[in-house]
Amino acid sequence: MKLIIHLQQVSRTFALPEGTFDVVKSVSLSIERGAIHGIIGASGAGKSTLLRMMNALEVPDEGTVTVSGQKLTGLSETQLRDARRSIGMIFQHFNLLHNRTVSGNVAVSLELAKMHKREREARVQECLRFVGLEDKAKQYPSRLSGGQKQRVAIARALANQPSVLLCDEPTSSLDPNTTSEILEVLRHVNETLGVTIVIVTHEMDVVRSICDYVSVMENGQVTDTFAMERSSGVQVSRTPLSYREQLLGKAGSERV
Ligand SMILES: Nc1ncnc2c1ncn2[C@@H]1O[C@H](COP(=O)(O)OP(=O)(O)OP(=O)(O)O)[C@@H](O)[C@H]1O
Repeated sequence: MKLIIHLQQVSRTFALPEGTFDVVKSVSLSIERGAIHGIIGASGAGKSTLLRMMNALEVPDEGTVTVSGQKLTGLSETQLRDARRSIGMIFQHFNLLHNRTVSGNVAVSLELAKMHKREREARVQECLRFVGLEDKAKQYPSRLSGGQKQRVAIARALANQPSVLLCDEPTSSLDPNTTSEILEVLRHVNETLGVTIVIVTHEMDVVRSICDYVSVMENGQVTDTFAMERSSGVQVSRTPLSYREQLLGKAGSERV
């Protein structure tokens, strides 16, 4: 098994007026290269904080983060900027720049990397074609639907040809049909470009439809990690079940 991301005993504590709060508590987690790996758990479990450690948007107080063989913990700001080029990220609320067109948004990281204009324009077009939005290049984000905005965000994340795509609740603002469309795009990214995807979600259906592996987070700790069996169907529980039981359809549940 080839690992692309390795978190080793990472911890993060936030200082709050009422005292300290341990958001991530000594978590060790490995992500397999080429996989789609979900992180599921209740609100406040620490999922986003853990994900943000994978591109050093959040720096652990303790422990190490290694991505593509490079230890992110301990890098200088310049070295981090370089390392982040191979790690794309998308968010629940898309985080697009509203004063830039769709192609302007996709071009941002290429401009920062000082890519030549002609090459940049070709790359932007290629990324927009990949997500099916070539015809929206000159539009502004405010004219787009939620699903289209998330496609632009995916195109922007792909511009630098990343090896990893981090997704923080990418479908939580979208309706079920649009959610399926975006999950299809993510699957396409994974299968055709070989990009490893880590996806934080609280939606069990997201995990069921695209994840190869899933880790469960509770109170700042990863309490379970397991491989998904594809097409496990919709489950109805009679008694409270663990995430593993609900996702894999073990004892105490029935198919509908
Ligand atoms: N910079 C910060 N300062 C203080 N507290 C923070 C900070 N970032 C996150 N937290 C707190 O840490 C807890 C865990 O946050 P995190 O966003 O990682 O959880 P989550 O599992 O992703 O939950 P959600 O699904 O609600 O985003 C939350 O209670 C949040 O308020």
